[in-house]
Amino acid sequence: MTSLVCTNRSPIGRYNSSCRFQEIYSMLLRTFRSTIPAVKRMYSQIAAYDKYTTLKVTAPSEYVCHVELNRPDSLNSMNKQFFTDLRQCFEQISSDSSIRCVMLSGAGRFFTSGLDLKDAALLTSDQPDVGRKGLALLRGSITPFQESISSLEKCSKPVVCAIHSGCVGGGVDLVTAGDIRLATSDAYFQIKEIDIGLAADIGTLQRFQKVIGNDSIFRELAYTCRKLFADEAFKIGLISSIFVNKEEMMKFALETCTIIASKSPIAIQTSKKSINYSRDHSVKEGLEHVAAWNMTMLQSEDLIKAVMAAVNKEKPVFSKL
Ligand SMILES: CCC/C=C/C=C/C(=O)SCCNC(=O)CCNC(=O)[C@H](O)C(C)(C)COP(=O)(O)OP(=O)(O)OC[C@H]1O[C@@H](n2cnc3c(N)ncnc32)[C@H](O)[C@@H]1OP(=O)(O)O
Repeated sequence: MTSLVCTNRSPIGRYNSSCRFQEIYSMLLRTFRSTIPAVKRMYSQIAAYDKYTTLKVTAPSEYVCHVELNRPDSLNSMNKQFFTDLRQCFEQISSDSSIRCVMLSGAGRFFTSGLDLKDAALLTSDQPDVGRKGLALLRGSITPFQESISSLEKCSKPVVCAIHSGCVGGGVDLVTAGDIRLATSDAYFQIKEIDIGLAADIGTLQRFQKVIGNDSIFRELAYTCRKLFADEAFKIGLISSIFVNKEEMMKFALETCTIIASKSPIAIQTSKKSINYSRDHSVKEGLEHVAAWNMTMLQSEDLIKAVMAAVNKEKPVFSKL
């Protein structure tokens, strides 16, 4: 049996190579043993997200989850399954205590080409009567698709959208329901619904104008369906940063998510709730809302930990939420 105790020192006091090997081996073993529970934890939890066939969900760092739109062959177009997956996935993330921030991106050469124009099940109904047809559409597509997109906004964790190449139609609905938008310099956004003969009905017409705060540009983009390129998207406030390529953008997105994930989950989640509420209410109502929340949240251990860490110039560690 090989002894792990090294006794064969050379005459000049240095370990010989087999001894060095044993030391390195033991060190690696120790590191591996201490890391493996964290890694196992991270990946076993993410395995619960394997069921989503149109999304790929991974854990790039502690408390950060990466959701990738994953139908690259059709440029991540949105079929019925996608809308179901998206909603269930974000509802799961919202109550998953191992996740504090979400990074959203698209696999392949395009972020998303919007509604799947080849999915016949999307906007059709076999009902003969117009009233029944209408209600079937409402119940089977419009309402569930609205709820699917809104699941990003309702998700208790911030969602950082990293957009490359093109973001068309339903893609604009999707990213305007997120918290932060980043884009590559070649990216464009297109409110394309009118071009396919419909009024956008799953979020763009409600959120876009609130994001950019410029009603005239918003209406121009919606009525003309013209492409809005990254530089202009930055100028009008749709995105907060532009990157030379996807790799750089993903690096920044992960850094941003990691910073968010290191902060008090109580403070982050209450802030998201308050920001969303305040967007749709008066200042007075917003203040009342956050006051009601903070009556409880100010009593959290997170506040004491964060204050103590700031005073002692240490990094606070917050328990799961
Ligand atoms: C209640 C409903 C609420 C939702 C409403 C949402 C509405 C919308 O999203 S409106 C916008 C709909 N989308 C479009 O109009 C875009 C259609 N696609 C394109 O114009 C082009 O594909 C695009 C400019 C995005 C990219 O062109 P490119 O030449 O670079 O690629 P393609 O060869 O066209 O595409 C590659 C393969 O992907 C398929 N594909 C692309 N987009 C869609 C789509 N939206 N739906 C289904 N399939 C799509 C395309 O057919 C190619 O497939 P294949 O020929 O099999 O290789």
